[in-house]
Amino acid sequence: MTDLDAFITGLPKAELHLHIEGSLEPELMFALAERNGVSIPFASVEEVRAAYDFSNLQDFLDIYYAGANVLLTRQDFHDLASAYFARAAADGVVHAELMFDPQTHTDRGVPFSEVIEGLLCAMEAARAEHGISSSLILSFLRHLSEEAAFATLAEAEPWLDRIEAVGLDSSEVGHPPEKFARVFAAARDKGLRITAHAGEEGPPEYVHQALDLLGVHRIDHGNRALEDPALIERLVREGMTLTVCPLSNHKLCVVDDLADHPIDAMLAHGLKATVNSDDPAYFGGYVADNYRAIAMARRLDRDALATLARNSFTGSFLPDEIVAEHLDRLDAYLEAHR
Ligand SMILES: Nc1ncnc2[nH]cnc12
Ligand SMILES: [Zn+2]
Repeated sequence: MTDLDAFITGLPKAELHLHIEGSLEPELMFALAERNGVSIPFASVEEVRAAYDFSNLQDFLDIYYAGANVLLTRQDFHDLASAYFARAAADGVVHAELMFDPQTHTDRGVPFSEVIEGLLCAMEAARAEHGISSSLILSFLRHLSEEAAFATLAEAEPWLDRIEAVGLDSSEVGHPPEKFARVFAAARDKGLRITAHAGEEGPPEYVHQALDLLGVHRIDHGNRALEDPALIERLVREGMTLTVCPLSNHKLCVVDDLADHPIDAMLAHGLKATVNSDDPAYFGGYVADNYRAIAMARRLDRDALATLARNSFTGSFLPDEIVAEHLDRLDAYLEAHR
């Protein structure tokens, strides 16, 4: 391991953009398929990995939803999240905000309770075993209707004290934030925090809508905001965190080459960019792999990496006093690794 590898691995960090369904490794997909008697359209783990060659977001989503079919019981969701937390702990993650897509499961007849209880159980264990704190972001699938999103919010009612935020994901283009303005208003009224994927494939207008119509506290991805100077200025002025996902951006052709990734341009503008893994099992790496890949591709120095880690805490949904404790520990780490 190089010095930079070790520095990145040990750097205390929060992960703010992680779809728990996207952490389903092919080995676990096969094990769950067998445990649950579900057939999957692949003969081997190698064949699954070979299928992970995407030209755009939809290409990926088709495989991601197919993979999620093996998840049926609370034990499955628990095992999925436990595997993620073990990887995250090894990558220096001390806090994780997990997105989950209930509709991917409830539409197949899996009860909401199985999904969330399995995740909550793994989250509790992660605190005890790895010292990782975590929270849940219920993400609505934007290719489905407003009515379906409202029904999902209603289903979540008994667990609202254990859900931190709502999000918006899936096929972006053609499903603008405005489609969900009323659902997000209802979620805000229930005291939930708000985030949304915007500007991954969709135009800057979708980022404007996420700010104006959804009242987001942060933006997931946000790459295409860079096409709109007034929007950049606004995001900087409002201190809006962007949860950027370098390996995802490369795999989904949001950038042609990681060497062209705008992460350092974002920081130079004063945007509060963070680095995250999105769907690590599908995009070839967990959060430290994302830091390493982008550090190499854009020649980021330790100060830039420290800024990205700092932004991960300030952009989290943690209470201010806990954020301050994380920042103190980060500063102590940086002091010890000059
Ligand atoms: N990168 C992504 N964009 C939109 N929806 C997603 N669901 C899982 N990963 C996603
Ligand atoms: Zn995402």
